[in-house]
Amino acid sequence: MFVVTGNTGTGKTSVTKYLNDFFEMPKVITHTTRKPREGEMDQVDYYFESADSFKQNHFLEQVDYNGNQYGSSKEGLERAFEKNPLITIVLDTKGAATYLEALPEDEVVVMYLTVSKERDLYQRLVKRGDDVQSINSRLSSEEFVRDAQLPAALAAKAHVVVNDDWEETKRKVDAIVKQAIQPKVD
Ligand SMILES: Nc1ncnc2c1ncn2[C@@H]1O[C@H](COP(=O)(O)OP(=O)(O)OP(=O)(O)O)[C@@H](O)[C@H]1O
Ligand SMILES: Nc1nc2c(ncn2[C@@H]2O[C@H](COP(=O)(O)O)[C@@H](O)[C@H]2O)c(=O)[nH]1
Repeated sequence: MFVVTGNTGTGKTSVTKYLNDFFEMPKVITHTTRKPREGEMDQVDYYFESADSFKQNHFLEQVDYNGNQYGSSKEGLERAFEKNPLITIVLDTKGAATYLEALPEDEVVVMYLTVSKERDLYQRLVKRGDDVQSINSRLSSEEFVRDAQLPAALAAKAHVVVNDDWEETKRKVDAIVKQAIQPKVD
């Protein structure tokens, strides 16, 4: 499982789409009570839930992020694994730490995305079409402050990918995937 984590706007969803397009890794569709952004589709980007329907799922982990609930369900994981033994999931750093702790060491690869200039994130979120109010709320949230640093729980295992230049990021991701999937020689 390729876990893609990092702060808001650092490019986690973009990297996951790349993993899907070029390595045919299905994304685990997670659940959220957040409202869809323009262009996001139910059951593709997320399972968009009400507060009540969210509770009906069988979660492996769940978090609050900037006032909304998010969670990865057993069913969501199974649907991804039905398509391919190599899968990807986008998580905040708290969720990434949970997966790293729960899964055998050789079954999980963590990529922690970051950018050199934190101020670039604002423009990236504007470019994505987020409204200014939601951007400001996100960038002043406690989750933003938390995810701006590689947490100690991930430090020993995570591949840090500085996503300043998209072409360079793709090369780094290619190298990480190839290293992870190459057969081990005893
Ligand atoms: N290297 C890059 N250079 C410039 N823009 C980028 C780069 N990588 C991604 N972006 C753009 O930045 C925006 C945010 O990217 P993305 O949605 O992948 O981030 P994210 O980490 O998934 O964010 P969130 O946690 O808020 O969902 C998108 O508009 C995306 O196209
Ligand atoms: N721990 C989990 N984190 C999740 C899950 N699904 C998404 N996320 C993370 O939440 C934030 C906000 O996402 P956004 O789509 O509103 O920008 C981001 O860090 C995601 O990676 C989940 O199931 N568990």
